[in-house]
Amino acid sequence: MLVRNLFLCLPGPAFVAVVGHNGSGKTTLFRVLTGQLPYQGSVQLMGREVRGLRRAAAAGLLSYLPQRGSLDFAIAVRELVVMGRYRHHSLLSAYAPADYALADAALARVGMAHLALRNFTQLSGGEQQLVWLAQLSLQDAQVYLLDEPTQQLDVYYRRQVFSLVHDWATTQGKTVLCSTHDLDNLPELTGYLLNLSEPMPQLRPISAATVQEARRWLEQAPVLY
Ligand SMILES: Nc1ncnc2c1ncn2[C@@H]1O[C@H](COP(=O)(O)OP(=O)(O)OP(=O)(O)O)[C@@H](O)[C@H]1O
Repeated sequence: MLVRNLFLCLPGPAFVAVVGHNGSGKTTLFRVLTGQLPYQGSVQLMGREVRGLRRAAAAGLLSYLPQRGSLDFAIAVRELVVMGRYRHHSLLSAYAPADYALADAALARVGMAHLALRNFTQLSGGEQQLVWLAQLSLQDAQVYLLDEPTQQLDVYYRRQVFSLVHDWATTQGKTVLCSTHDLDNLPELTGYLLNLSEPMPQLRPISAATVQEARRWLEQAPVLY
C-alpha cells in the first residue's frame, strides 16, 4: 500500500497544494486519479468513480503534468503547444490559425514566446516545464494534476508558475492539484493544503499558520509505515 487513510472531499473549483516528504505518495495519488494505479475504496472525479472512467483526458475532465515530461523526437515548441487544442479539432484536420494564436498567447503567458520556433528537445529542463504548462492551459480540462511543476525552475519562474496555476482555479473555475516541495510561495495563495506526510492527511485552508505547520512536519524525519 503506497498511500493510506485518505478520506477527503474537495469542493471545486479550488487550488490544492499537495505536500509531503519524498516517497509520501504525491505521485501515487495522481496516478490513482489518472486511472494508472488500482486502489481500494472509492475515488471519484467530478462525481464519477475513477476505475470506471475511460478517456478522462479526452472528455476534458482531467489534464495531467507528470514530473518528467520528456520527448525523444524533435518538434517545434509552437507545434507541441498547439496540440493542447486536440479536443477541439478532428483527427485529420490541421490546426487553424486561431489555434496557433491561442498557442502563441499561452506561450506568452508563461514567458516563453521567444522560443516558439525552437526544437523542444533542445530546451533546458525549466524551459520545457513552462512549455508543457502552456500546452496544458490550452487543454481546458476541469481538473489539473500538476506533479511538481516548479521543480526545475528558478526563483522568478517558480513564483510565476504558482501565480499562473492558482489563477486557473480562481479566475477560470478549474480545480488544480499541485504537488510541491516549495512551501515559500504558498502563503500568498488561496486554497487548500494537503500534507501526505501526516498519518491522517486533511485538507486545510492555506494560511501562514497552516504552511508553517506543514513546514514543521516536513523538517522532521518522515514516519515510515
Ligand atoms: N511502481 C511502484 N512500485 C512499488 N512502489 C512504488 C512504485 N512507485 C512508487 N512506489 C513507492 O511508493 C511510495 C510513494 O512514491 P511517490 O512517487 O508517490 O512519492 P512522492 O511523494 O511523489 O515522492 P517525491 O517527492 O520523491 O516525488 C514510495 O515509497 C515509492 O518508492
